Amino acid sequence: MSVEVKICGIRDAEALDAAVEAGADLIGFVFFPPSPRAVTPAEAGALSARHAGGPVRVGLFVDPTDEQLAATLAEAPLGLIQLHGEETPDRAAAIRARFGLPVMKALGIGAPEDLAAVEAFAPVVDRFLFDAKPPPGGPLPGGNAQPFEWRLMAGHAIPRPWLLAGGLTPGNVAEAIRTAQAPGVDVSSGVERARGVKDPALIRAFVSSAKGR
Ligand SMILES: O=C(O)c1ccccc1NCC(=O)[C@H](O)[C@H](O)COP(=O)(O)O
Repeated sequence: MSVEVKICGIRDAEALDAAVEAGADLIGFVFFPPSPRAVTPAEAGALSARHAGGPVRVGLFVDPTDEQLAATLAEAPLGLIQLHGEETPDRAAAIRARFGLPVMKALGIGAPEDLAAVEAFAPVVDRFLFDAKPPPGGPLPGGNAQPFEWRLMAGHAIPRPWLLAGGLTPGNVAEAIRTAQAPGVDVSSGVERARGVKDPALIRAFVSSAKGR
């Protein structure tokens, strides 16, 4: 089966078009204002309208309130909510129930024991995203171009579809997929020409390498 690819932090039409045309399966919009990749709900809604019925639109949130989620969904149709903060299993379950959308929980992995959280979240989320832990005191909980030890994922039976993230690039993604035995991948920094600025050529190269084309 083809590896799923998510291109995260899309902010402009050129990058979105490149991702869709290259065959990305999921597109991420960052709704976290401190991020250089942040978009407003209206901007995400306008971008989304370019490719009706295209890839799954993922809204990335960090410890969102119900008010933020409701206001975002009013302007930007989303197919999946990504939770990239300190959300608990109870909070993930409440968001899933209240907004009626599938939820993907991001977990930072730095050691084998970090995978223990999967058990608590699995009953209440639809997907996982495994990322590097953010640098201590850094401004962003994700999107830091930091890889983690891919071999920590190998051989684990994760009971939900999952994406590998953290420091992936067109040059390393094929090896990362093999080493982690990942069914899907997610990228942000590795397809940027400058922080927060996506590069269509890198997006095409990434999707192509990930999907083994
Ligand atoms: O990308 C951001 O700016 C961001 C901000 C706050 C929370 C999460 C964020 N990104 C999460 C993602 O899904 C990234 O694609 C993932 O962390 C991988 O990023 P990178 O290592 O830059 O490819």
